[in-house]
Amino acid sequence: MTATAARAAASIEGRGIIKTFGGFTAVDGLNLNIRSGEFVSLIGPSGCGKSTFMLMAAGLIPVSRGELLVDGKALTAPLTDIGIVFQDHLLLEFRTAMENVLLQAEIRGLPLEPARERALELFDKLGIAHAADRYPKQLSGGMRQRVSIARALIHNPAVLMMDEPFGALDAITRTQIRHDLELLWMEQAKTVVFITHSIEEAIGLSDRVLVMSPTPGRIVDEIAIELPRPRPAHLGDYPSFNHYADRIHDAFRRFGVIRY
Ligand SMILES: Nc1ncnc2c1ncn2[C@@H]1O[C@H](COP(=O)(O)OP(=O)(O)OP(=O)(O)O)[C@@H](O)[C@H]1O
Repeated sequence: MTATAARAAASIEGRGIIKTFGGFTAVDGLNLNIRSGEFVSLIGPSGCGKSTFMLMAAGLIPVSRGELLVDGKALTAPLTDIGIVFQDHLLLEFRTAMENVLLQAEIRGLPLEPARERALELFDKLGIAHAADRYPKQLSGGMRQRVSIARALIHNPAVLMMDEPFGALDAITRTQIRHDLELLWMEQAKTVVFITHSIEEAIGLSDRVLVMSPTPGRIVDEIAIELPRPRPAHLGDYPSFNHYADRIHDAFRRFGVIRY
């Protein structure tokens, strides 16, 4: 695959997905339909199977039962038209920010000059153009995550999966990086699967929030977020923000995840 051959986005459909590890059921009958170009968050208590779902949807681990379809085709191998960002930046300490991003292009056999140009463009949009030649230890946590995002997008993938990407960042950095990611997504229109524990982050970023039950994970509510974009730093400016947040809290109360 080359960067230019990548599609703009892809749909992801899960039908009755069950995942067991030995005798333990981690995910129990997940049905979902993520539209091409949609930004969808999965929110749920720790251990409910969010990361497990993401790994299955990326084709990195098999489903035990059920079916995953990407653009209507059964997923039988790791998805290559994808970028993934984890909570840990996973940058190589001995490569600069630019070299870390270009590694993805090198591994994929993409021409390096266009990749470097695209990396510079992504760095610029992510506010780290000045840091391209710095090593990870010379970057703040937020900057490292911005480099990880650039690395995930350098090959222009159809799907971006993010597993608690901002979980280790402070609240102020999180608010800004959320906005920068939203602008990038609005411009590039990729399908995004975003895993978070943050109700504010889920509502602030998503077209749709899927709320999961405690283990074994199932989807127990699905909330379409109809707020204009780009969304403000202070989401409470919108009365409907509280309505959405209440709905998520209610779901967690029903399952005893929140008890007050
Ligand atoms: N390879 C594995 N072998 C055995 N159990 C596993 C394995 N991977 C995940 N699990 C279990 O499956 C359940 C779901 O894990 P998962 O990491 O998907 O949850 P999560 O919702 O992403 O949690 P968190 O929010 O804490 O990251 C957990 O109980 C976990 O211990």
